[in-house]
Amino acid sequence: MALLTLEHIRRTFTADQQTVTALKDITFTVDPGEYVAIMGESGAGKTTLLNIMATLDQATSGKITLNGLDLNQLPEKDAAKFRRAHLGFVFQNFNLLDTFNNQDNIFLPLVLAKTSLKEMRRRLTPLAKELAITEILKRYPYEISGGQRQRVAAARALITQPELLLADEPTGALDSHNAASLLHLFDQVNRQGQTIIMVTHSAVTASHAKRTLFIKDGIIYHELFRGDQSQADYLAKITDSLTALVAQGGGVS
Ligand SMILES: Nc1ncnc2c1ncn2[C@@H]1O[C@H](COP(=O)(O)OP(=O)(O)OP(=O)(O)O)[C@@H](O)[C@H]1O
Repeated sequence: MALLTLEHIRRTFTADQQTVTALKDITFTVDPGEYVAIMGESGAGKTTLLNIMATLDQATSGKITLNGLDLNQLPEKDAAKFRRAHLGFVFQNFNLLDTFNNQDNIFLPLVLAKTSLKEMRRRLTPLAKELAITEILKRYPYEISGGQRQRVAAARALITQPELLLADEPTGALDSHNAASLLHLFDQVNRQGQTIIMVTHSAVTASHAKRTLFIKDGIIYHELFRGDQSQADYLAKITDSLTALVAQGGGVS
C-alpha cells in the first residue's frame, strides 16, 4: 500500500481580492522507502505542496492520505500531535531553539511525546555517532557551524523514527562540503528504509533522490526516475528537464 497519496489536490489563496491558484491539480503516490525530490521554478507551488503534506496547511479540494488517514479531515487540535508522531522535518534555516542546548533540541519532539529519558538516550547515541555530533551535544546552536546545525536538525527529525521525512531546501544554507555530508546521511537513512520527500532548487541535491517530480502551472509537469542510472547521468537528465521547464514559460491560471 502507498504511504502517501495525493489525489487532485488544489490550493487557492485569496489576497487583495484576487485568487491565486498555487496548486491546480496534483496527483501522485509515494511508497514506503521512496526518496522523492520536488523541483520547480520559484512560485511553482513547492512550499504550498510541502505544507499540505506536513499538515501545516489544508488543500482547498482533493484528497491526501498518509497510511490511509485523511489529512484534510485531521482536526487542527490533533495536527501537532500527528506531526510529532508520524513526520520529521528538516528546513533550510534549521529551526533550532537557541535557548536549549543541541541535545535538548534533538530531544524536544520526544519530550513532547512523553518518551522516557532512557529511551531518548538509547536512540540518540547511535544517531549522534552517525552524524558526528556527539562532541557538540552539550553546546548551544549558536556555538556551532551551519553544517553542524543542519546535522543537529537532521538528528531531531530522525530521532522520532518518522514514517515520512519532509525536507525543505535541506542543503540551501550549506556549503558544498556540508551539503554533500547531509545528502550522504539522507542516502544512508533511505537505504535503511526511511521515506524522504524533499523540495529543492538544486539539481545536485535532487540527483540523490530516486525520483524527481517537476511542478509547473500547479500540476506535476514531468517526472524522472533514477533507475539504474549513475548519479552523474541522472543529474544530466534533471538539468535538461529544468532547462526545458524554464524554456517553455507559462504561469498558473
Ligand atoms: N499565504 C498565501 N497567500 C497568497 N498567496 C500565496 C500564499 N502562499 C503562497 N502563495 C502563492 O502561491 C504560489 C506558490 O507559492 P509557493 O511558496 O508554494 O511557491 P514555491 O514553488 O515554493 O516558490 P519558491 O521556490 O520561491 O519558494 C505563489 O504564486 C505564491 O505567491
